Amino acid sequence: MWVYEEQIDGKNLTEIINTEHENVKYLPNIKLPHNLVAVPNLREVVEGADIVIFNIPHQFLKNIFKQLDGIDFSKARAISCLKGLNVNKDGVTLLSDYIEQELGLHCGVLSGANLAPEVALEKFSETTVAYPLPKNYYPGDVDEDLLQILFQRTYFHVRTSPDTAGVSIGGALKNVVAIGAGLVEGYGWGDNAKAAIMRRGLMEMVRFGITFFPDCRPETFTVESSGVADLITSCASGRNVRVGREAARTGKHVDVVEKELLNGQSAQGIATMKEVHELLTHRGMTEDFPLLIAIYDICYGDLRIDDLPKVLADGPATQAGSRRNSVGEPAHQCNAGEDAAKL
Ligand SMILES: NC(=O)C1=CN([C@@H]2O[C@H](COP(=O)(O)OP(=O)(O)OC[C@H]3O[C@@H](n4cnc5c(N)ncnc54)[C@H](O)[C@@H]3O)[C@@H](O)[C@H]2O)C=CC1
Ligand SMILES: O=C(CO)COP(=O)(O)O
Repeated sequence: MWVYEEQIDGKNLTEIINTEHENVKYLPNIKLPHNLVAVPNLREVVEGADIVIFNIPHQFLKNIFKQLDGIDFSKARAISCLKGLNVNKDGVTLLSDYIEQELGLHCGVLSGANLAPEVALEKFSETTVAYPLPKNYYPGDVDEDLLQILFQRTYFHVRTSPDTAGVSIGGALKNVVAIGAGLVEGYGWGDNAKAAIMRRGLMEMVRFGITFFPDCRPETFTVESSGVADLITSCASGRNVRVGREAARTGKHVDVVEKELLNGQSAQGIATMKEVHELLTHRGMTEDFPLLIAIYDICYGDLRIDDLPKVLADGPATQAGSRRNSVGEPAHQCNAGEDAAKL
């Protein structure tokens, strides 16, 4: 396993992991299996691998691509456990597609209600894997059945889904919604307010999916662990909700709270809210996503938390959204709850 090298009390983190079998910085107090070897050289780990599993905050991906430049990945396959999106002014791509485009490495996704400290302690979790077959599929190649076997444990149950976009967007946007849930909690409102944020957040997650990804299935957000289950667990006790809560409680900026609270870990919702804000602003679609925009405006603009009820009352309240074509014209109305009920 590649580990980004850092010095902890004058020692290399990889050395500590390999001798003490513990990642003392990022997963303290959890004993790691002895056959897990931490290697600081990325190319050494990845070259010749059959399956590459990506698990780093998405802001580091570009630098990873540079380090992997020139490796022939035509026979390798990958799974991305990253929760984020690749957004630029031209649009949005899934991180699994971004990995494939940049490295020529065919990539699926794994995402679910999977708080790392609980998974590490082998407490029961479910997850969702979406793995489209590659164009150059060959008999005996990796497929979703093999991936299910690879990741499945008695305490970690893997469901498969054909909806790579829905699985990916659930994981990315729930981080932003969780910051919103933390903001209202830290402000002193109760579980009713938090549930309202989660409901509106779920609607906007579905709306985002079907707006930007034609194949995205609304039911993925309500049926899969990568959808509503991850939203619930993240809004209960993830890092994003903690950052939002602390920012509202202390009045500190989310960037400051992230540094002070997380000891080098990140709240991915911070990066994602900025990226999504940029995309929606550029596309003139901010009014379609009032909650996602309001969370950004509270963190980076001058919107106040107690403005939220008014902002949300003015926005679209119940419909998950409309499927739009590339010029933003609605093509098909859809309601996440109704679609899920048809299953
Ligand atoms: N921690 C969790 O409970 C879960 C995290 N995820 C997702 O997995 C991805 C990774 O999250 P975490 O492991 O929690 O990371 P994290 O947010 O705890 O960040 C720390 C990780 O970043 C690495 N890192 C630090 N500086 C780096 C650099 N300059 N270049 C490359 N790597 C660097 C560290 O070695 C460490 O592995 C994210 O997309 C996250 O949303 C998904 C499910 C659960
Ligand atoms: O993705 C996660 C749980 O499924 C982790 O959430 P946080 O990044 O908010 O801790």
